[in-house]
Amino acid sequence: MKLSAKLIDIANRGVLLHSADARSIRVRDGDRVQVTNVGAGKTAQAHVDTTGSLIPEGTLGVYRPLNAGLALAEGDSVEVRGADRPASLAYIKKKMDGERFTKDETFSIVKDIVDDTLSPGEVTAYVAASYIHGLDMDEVEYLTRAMVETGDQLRFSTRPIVDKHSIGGVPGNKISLLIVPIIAASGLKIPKTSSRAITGAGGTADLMEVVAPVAFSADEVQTMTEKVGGVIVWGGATNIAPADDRIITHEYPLKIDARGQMLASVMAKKLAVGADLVVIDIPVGKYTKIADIQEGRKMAREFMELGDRLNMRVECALSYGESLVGHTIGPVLEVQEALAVLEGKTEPNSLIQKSLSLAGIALEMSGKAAPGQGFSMAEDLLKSGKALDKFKQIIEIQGGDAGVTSESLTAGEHQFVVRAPQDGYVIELNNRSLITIARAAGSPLDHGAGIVVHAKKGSRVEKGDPILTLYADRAWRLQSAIEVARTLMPVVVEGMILEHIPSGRWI
Ligand SMILES: O=P(O)(O)OC[C@H]1O[C@H](OP(=O)(O)O)[C@H](O)[C@@H]1O
Ligand SMILES: O=c1cc[nH]c(=O)[nH]1
Repeated sequence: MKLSAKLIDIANRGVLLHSADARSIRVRDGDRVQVTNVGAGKTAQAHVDTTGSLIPEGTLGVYRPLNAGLALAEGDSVEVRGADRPASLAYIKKKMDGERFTKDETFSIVKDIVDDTLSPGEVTAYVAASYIHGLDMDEVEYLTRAMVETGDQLRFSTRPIVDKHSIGGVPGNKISLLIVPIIAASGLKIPKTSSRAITGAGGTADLMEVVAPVAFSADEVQTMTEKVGGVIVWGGATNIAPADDRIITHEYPLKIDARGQMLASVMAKKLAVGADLVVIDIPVGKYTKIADIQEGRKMAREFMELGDRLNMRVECALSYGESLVGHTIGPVLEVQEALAVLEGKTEPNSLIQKSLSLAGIALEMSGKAAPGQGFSMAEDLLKSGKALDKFKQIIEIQGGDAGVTSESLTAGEHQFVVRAPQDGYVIELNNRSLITIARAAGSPLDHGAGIVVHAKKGSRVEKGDPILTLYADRAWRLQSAIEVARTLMPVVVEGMILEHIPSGRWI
């Protein structure tokens, strides 16, 4: 059917059809159509929304992202017809039934994700099926390679390229803000791409965005790394392993991180930037992604096996994940804490030790530091101020204000202090609940939202001492966070009665 194009400035992949036209070509809401720009001969697939009134019969509403490929002008003639279901849907169904993906099937799904041929619901089905039935190592390798091949890749002329990645899951894990400048200050190259929050309340990309833009093309990432030795950018903006961020977008609301996808997500980003040497941080703890050391070792073996298959040398560090790293959760609060350490502050110990240990492993792997000397070399780079200088260079080259200091950043103006209800020791501090509260407060999108944890697990507190301060940029967000905190009770002080159920009350 020939229709005339009406351009609609909405960032939704798809088209809008009048219901009468939809009936004529036998499509319903959510079906696919093939759209051809008759004049330019360009074709694309799109999902259909129908309307009885928003556009007249005889017109096709074309949303902005679809038109990037079709290059239509207002009123241009378009040919529209019902399109077949992509083959990827049958492969996703196979995984739902517990079967394995082949290499070609994986590539087809990843390509359809990148091309937006799959609808958000279909990508969620893919993520959920992989989460429930898992991926074996061959499937993980196919996925990793497909993610890399459907995006841009960096090619540096000098080696080695070093990289670091955390599987996340522990709140407050701002270590990349220290590790990247330390590694770059040693003279090595570290083109660090990060995700935004996946299961947490602030991923490294969300944090870095507080001090500098994080959206760059692959070419820009390469040029900036060549100039200053390192960057901290958002993988989702780069077209480096572009499927990764689209998959993560569907994991975020469910707070899941499907194991096989996690391995592929991390290693695709490393392979695509041309990393030779990779350090992986695997936080282990009751409320993290990895509950115990055995599981952590298994995960480390999987990363190392995948590294072998992809020709990258991988070393893993199982890190303490029972408690948050440092004392802060949420973009501004975390950047403040990391910057303060770069500026010379000598605590929090958990943040400094963890960052220096991981940086030390990378320095030893590269041969910059002699075996056993990595930690102290990293410490020298931090204490001498060279890491701070490097961080400022990274901020500047990414277009941020290099004059930023820990003092110049301000967290959310709305605050609420949670105090100890009695004397005692903090015997429970639930990571997952802290993340839920920080998200309720608006983190990571509201940069000023988050939590400062004054008393970590094991601390002695007296009645009335502050245990947590909740921060929010908006008053209603603070109220939500307070309500969530009341329900979840993320902190338990020894001897606290969690709830009194009086006699006669039905439970
Ligand atoms: O939200 P959760 O699941 O905790 O973790 C996600 C974070 O972990 C990784 O950190 P990095 O890039 O190694 O610093 C990811 O890139 C992301 O920033
Ligand atoms: O980058 C990351 C980190 C953790 N999990 C993922 O899926 N990707």
